[in-house]
Amino acid sequence: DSGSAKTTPEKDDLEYLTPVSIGTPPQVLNLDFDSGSSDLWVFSSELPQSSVSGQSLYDPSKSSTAEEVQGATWNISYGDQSSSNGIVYRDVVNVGGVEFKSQAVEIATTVSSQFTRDTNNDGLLGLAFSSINTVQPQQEKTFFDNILSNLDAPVWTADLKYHAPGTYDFGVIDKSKYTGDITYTDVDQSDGFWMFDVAGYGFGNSTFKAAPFKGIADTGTTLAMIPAEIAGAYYRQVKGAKLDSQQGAYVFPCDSVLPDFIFGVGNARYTIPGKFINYSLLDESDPTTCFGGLQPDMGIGFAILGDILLKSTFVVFDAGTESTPRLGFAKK
Ligand SMILES: CC[C@H](C)[C@H](NC(=O)[C@H](C)NC(=O)[C@@H](CCSC)NC[C@@H](N)Cc1ccccc1)C(=O)O
Repeated sequence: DSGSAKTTPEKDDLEYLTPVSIGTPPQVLNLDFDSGSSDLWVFSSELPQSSVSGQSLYDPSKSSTAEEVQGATWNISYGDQSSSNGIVYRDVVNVGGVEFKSQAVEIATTVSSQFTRDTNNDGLLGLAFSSINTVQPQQEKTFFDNILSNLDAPVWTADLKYHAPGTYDFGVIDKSKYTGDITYTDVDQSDGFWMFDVAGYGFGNSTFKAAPFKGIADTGTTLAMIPAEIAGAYYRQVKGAKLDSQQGAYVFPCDSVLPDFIFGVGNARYTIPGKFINYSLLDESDPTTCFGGLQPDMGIGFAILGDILLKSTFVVFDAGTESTPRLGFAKK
């Protein structure tokens, strides 16, 4: 079994949304595939109308294959202080042609305001490790874990693009989507994330520094949150850049030329083009001040390598067979 689903960026590549069919007859919702969490949850008919602003809703009562998981609940919080919770159904879920007949579909009865405001995002499809799924009393598996034994290869891949649609593939590594070799690196799944060692970094006219740091590959995070001293050194190369204390983030004049950022995986080196790092306006009302795609991590002990970094490469999330899970990176 293998499949491919097109994923489309919201404005400024804030998130990438992918159509997912749930139930019988299929109800199609656009979900944020998130390798930084492990719950598949959706906006639902059980939400108060005040929490919904244009999102598509999954209604289990309209699906002949939906079955409630009696007594099961879920409750998740995210790094940006957003959250959601609710109850659990099992139903048929189809992503890009790959189907699992009894996937736990966590329906929201409460969502925080960030999700209500995110009008095109109908929910999340978690692709981190099932060990951090929040369903109680009986933890549920991610879609990837459920389909793994049926896949031609134990992998899913992310080909995210700058201001353009890309694809998430399951069970296949599509050679047409990358160039050169894939460099693999071991994953430490003990926190439930796709955590790996970044071998080092470089930018502008400074040479590559082999100063390794840990990070998680997080398709559900927009920016790349890197160690504060590295972010500081990078923005010192940008005339007029400053740390906006209110935002806790680096901003700079929109006409700044931003250096490319090089990161290492093993012996390989990958480039995030400076134009990706000139992320967006800080505020629609001020066309002169822009917001950086590289920002300091919140000192949680590891970097969060989100879409700004991931979209510059082709990424293989490999569950491994007998070996440990690993991440593969390739140029494209
Ligand atoms: C505050 C909560 C902390 C961060 C922690 N939660 C997590 O780590 C959760 C699973 N993952 C996340 O909060 C982050 C990774 C943070 S590293 C600790 N990834 C998922 C996030 N991008 C999903 C998202 C997508 C769109 C809008 C908002 C949020 C916990 O439950 O303890």
